[in-house]
Amino acid sequence: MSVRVKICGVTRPEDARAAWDAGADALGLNFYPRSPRYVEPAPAAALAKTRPALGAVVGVFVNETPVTILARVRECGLTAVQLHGDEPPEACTGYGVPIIKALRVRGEEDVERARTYVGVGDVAALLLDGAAPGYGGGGVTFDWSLVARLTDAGVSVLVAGGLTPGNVAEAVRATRPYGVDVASGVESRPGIKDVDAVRTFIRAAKAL
Ligand SMILES: O=C(O)c1ccccc1N[C@@H]1O[C@H](COP(=O)(O)O)[C@@H](O)[C@H]1O
Repeated sequence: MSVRVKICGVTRPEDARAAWDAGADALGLNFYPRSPRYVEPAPAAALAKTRPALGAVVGVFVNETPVTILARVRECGLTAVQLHGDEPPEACTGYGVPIIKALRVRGEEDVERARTYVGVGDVAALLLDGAAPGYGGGGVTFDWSLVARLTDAGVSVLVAGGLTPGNVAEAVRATRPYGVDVASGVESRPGIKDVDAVRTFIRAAKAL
């Protein structure tokens, strides 16, 4: 099966529809207020309604309260939650949907830390991101050879961080992940997707 692709930080319905049409498996809606890709709940619910029958809509949160996360899951019809902050393993449960736990990778120790989330609560996948300043969306890659350290852990891995139409095929070849995720690498400016780049990214990711 080809790799799954998540297009993250969509803010406009036309970008959402273009991403689905291009073959995206999931869209990410960003609920971190400090992100340039932040969406308010009402427009987020409208974006989520563009979801095709088999598509996933993932809410991205950074150190958010459980009450707020649960509210967004319900009012926006999220099908998964991505915890992209400093959430400990015990925080990875309780939303009634699968959880993607994101970790920023600087070196081996971060991959070892990622292992502490395997099989915990509702964690269904780990997302490995580069370690840009801030919490995410920084366009920074990490050492993809480190992904192999999770091969025996029996967990689905999403590779993210600094992916672009130009390097995603190499990332997939190098890591053989469950999926890839991109925010800044397919934009004309933060929050505004470049539809041609989205199409090229998805084609390149799924070509292998
Ligand atoms: O995109 C953001 O602004 C963002 C903010 C806070 C947490 C996560 C965020 N996005 C996630 O960051 C990674 C990598 O993004 P990029 O492709 O390097 O720009 C991606 O997984 C997004 O889901």
